[in-house]
Amino acid sequence: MTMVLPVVHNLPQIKTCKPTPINTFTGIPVVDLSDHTHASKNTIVNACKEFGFFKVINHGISMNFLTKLEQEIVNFFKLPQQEKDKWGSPNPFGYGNKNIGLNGDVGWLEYLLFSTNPQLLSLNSKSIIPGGIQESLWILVNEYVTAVRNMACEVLEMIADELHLEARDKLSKLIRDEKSDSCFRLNNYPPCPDQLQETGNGRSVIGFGEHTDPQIMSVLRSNEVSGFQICLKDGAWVSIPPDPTSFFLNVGDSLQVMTNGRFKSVKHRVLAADNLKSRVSMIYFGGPPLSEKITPLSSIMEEGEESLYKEYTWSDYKNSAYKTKLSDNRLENFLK
Ligand SMILES: C=C1C[C@]23C[C@@]1(O)CC[C@H]2[C@@]12CC[C@H](O)[C@@](C)(C(=O)O1)[C@H]2[C@@H]3C(=O)O
Ligand SMILES: O=C(O)CCC(=O)C(=O)O
Ligand SMILES: [Fe+2]
Repeated sequence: MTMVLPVVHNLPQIKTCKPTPINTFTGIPVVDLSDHTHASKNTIVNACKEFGFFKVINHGISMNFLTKLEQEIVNFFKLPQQEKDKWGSPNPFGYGNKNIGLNGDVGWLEYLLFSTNPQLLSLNSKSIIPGGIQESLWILVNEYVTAVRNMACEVLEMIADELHLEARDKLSKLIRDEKSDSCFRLNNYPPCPDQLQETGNGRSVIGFGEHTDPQIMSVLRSNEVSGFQICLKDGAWVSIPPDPTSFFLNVGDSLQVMTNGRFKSVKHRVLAADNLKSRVSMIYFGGPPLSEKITPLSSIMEEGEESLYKEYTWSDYKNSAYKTKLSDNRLENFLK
């Protein structure tokens, strides 16, 4: 007789040396966005080189608005399964449950993945008309995407100043472009039964497996439930304490290439919630137009310095990236 195991046993797990507390990292650079001094721009650039990751405070997005949006998201994920399934399976946009992408990755989460450009937010053909998903959620998501896109642009302009690029909007214009190929993701990580019953077997269930983000810059916001980790330069995985009042920004593969490897596209992952509450996160991924050539910025190249990467467009990269598994090194195919 074959025994049917609960679905969680089929999910990837990693060794975490539990029950020893997970390595919490308190050294993440913090950028005050109300401060546009040279020092602040320098903090961003150094953070992009050292970690590919930093925290943003004083960003001007009201906590009241964030709480309202989070409540709408929680309400969406509380809908009966058959209601949510109406927006799946993601291809790549729509509602997904445990399956991530199309190449066999799984995690302990459910999510909604949207395509976004400055004009249009869409989930899939069924919901291009606002009202396709609950209208209240739709309206708030649109407002949120506009706000975080502006935040990402502001940061990219501070980077351009600090790197002395020929134009302040050299990077930001790529994600402001009406053809910008950006996306937005709402993730819900319910409490994981195995994590809650953890008896010290030294393993954690994976919520979202390790990966780098393909785009230019990602902006993450979550509730107070932990689980998010980044990989430091020495290969150590560290936990980032959640902060619902702040945003976490990370460098994506495209910005790594545009800086010829100076900025690091940070490897990150999420461990399933070992909490009675779900982790709820939202991530905006700012990407360039499909036809954009992704190549090192000529003004930062030293004399005689050669590109580490082959010439390619964002469309070439995407075609290749969407055939890969989460943990694959997607830039490998484009190394010279
Ligand atoms: C396994 C995959 C999921 C992903 C597409 C891919 O084939 C490889 C990149 C993955 C990723 C990671 C960051 C973002 O969450 C995402 C939306 C993206 O742009 O690249 C996901 C893709 C996805 O979930 O479809
Ligand atoms: O949900 C999170 O906290 C992070 C998820 C993530 O890295 C992603 O969706 O690319
Ligand atoms: Fe990510």
